[in-house]
Amino acid sequence: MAIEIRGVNKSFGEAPVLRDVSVDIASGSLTALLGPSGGGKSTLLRVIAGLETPDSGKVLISGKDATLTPPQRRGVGFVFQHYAAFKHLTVFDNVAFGLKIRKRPKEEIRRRVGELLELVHLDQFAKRYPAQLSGGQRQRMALARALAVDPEVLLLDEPFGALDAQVRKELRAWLRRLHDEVHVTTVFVTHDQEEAIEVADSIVVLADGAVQQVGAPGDIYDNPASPFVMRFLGPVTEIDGRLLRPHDVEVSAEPGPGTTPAEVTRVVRLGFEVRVEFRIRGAGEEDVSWAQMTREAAGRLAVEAGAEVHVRPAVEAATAPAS
Ligand SMILES: Nc1ncnc2c1ncn2[C@@H]1O[C@H](COP(=O)(O)OP(=O)(O)OP(=O)(O)O)[C@@H](O)[C@H]1O
Repeated sequence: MAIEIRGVNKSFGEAPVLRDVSVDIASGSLTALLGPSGGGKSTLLRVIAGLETPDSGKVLISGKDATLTPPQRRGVGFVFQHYAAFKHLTVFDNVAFGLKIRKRPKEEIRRRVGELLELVHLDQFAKRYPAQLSGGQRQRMALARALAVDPEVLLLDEPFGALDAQVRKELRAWLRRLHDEVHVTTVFVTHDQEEAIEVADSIVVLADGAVQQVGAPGDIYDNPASPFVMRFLGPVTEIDGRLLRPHDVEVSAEPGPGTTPAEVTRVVRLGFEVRVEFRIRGAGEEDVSWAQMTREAAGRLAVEAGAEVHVRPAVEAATAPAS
């Protein structure tokens, strides 16, 4: 189910929270709404769900104007960061809930819930109660419950936000695999750029209530539309007033075309990665830039703190003005 958001504006009181937001979400895609806290991500997701009505603009679902359609008639499944499970119902009955209120036949419910629990790897836990599950298992149950009624669109608001880093990582990979199996159009909110890059087909960067850039993860990372997007998507450093990715900084012992002399201030070895920190000649004490390189490249360069080096952006490097 494709989703089109057309010129949506939304304010709470005087404060504009969404400003002329237009986004196309392709049918069957896995899209991340990425941006800093307060940027309007949850509000946009709630507008898609029908839990908020825009002040102006439209939401089209599958080409039809759904702006005023109530949430229960939009065919959306919703999962929140803190999923409110029914504590007194088993995992099976939690997942079956939506089917039961739709009065589906018992046999169909048994089969469908069985399939879903298998899909989210909870088939062993059907008889447990939510309190007997880990946080990650509870979120998987929430996803199974949202999928039970065959939504055409799945909306996830920081679904793994409350979990610890290791479990988050596992669930990311799992969400990607699940999506590859089920192909339901999915939109998830995250403020974590690594999560968006790793999981999504398409990223919508939202800040200050406005769309900053839309594209495939690699595209946005390599061709950021603004210094803001560049900084938000990954590490940046500065050479001669330009921002660039630290892995796009070339460091050599000898001067060459377009190089700038610099002094190495520190070399940090982080296993496979080595960070070479340097100060451009003539720059202030605090103005330290850095290059990221492999252990092999650092070995060939063989420099330590105090050495003079010559730096320049790699030929293919994406750069943006620093201010
Ligand atoms: N119901 C509401 N009433 C008043 N203000 C609201 C309401 N919902 C959201 N806001 C405000 O709208 C702005 C955007 O909120 P929103 O939750 O959409 O941002 P977000 O990007 O999802 O942020 P976060 O990552 O912190 O959840 C915030 O300043 C928030 O305080």
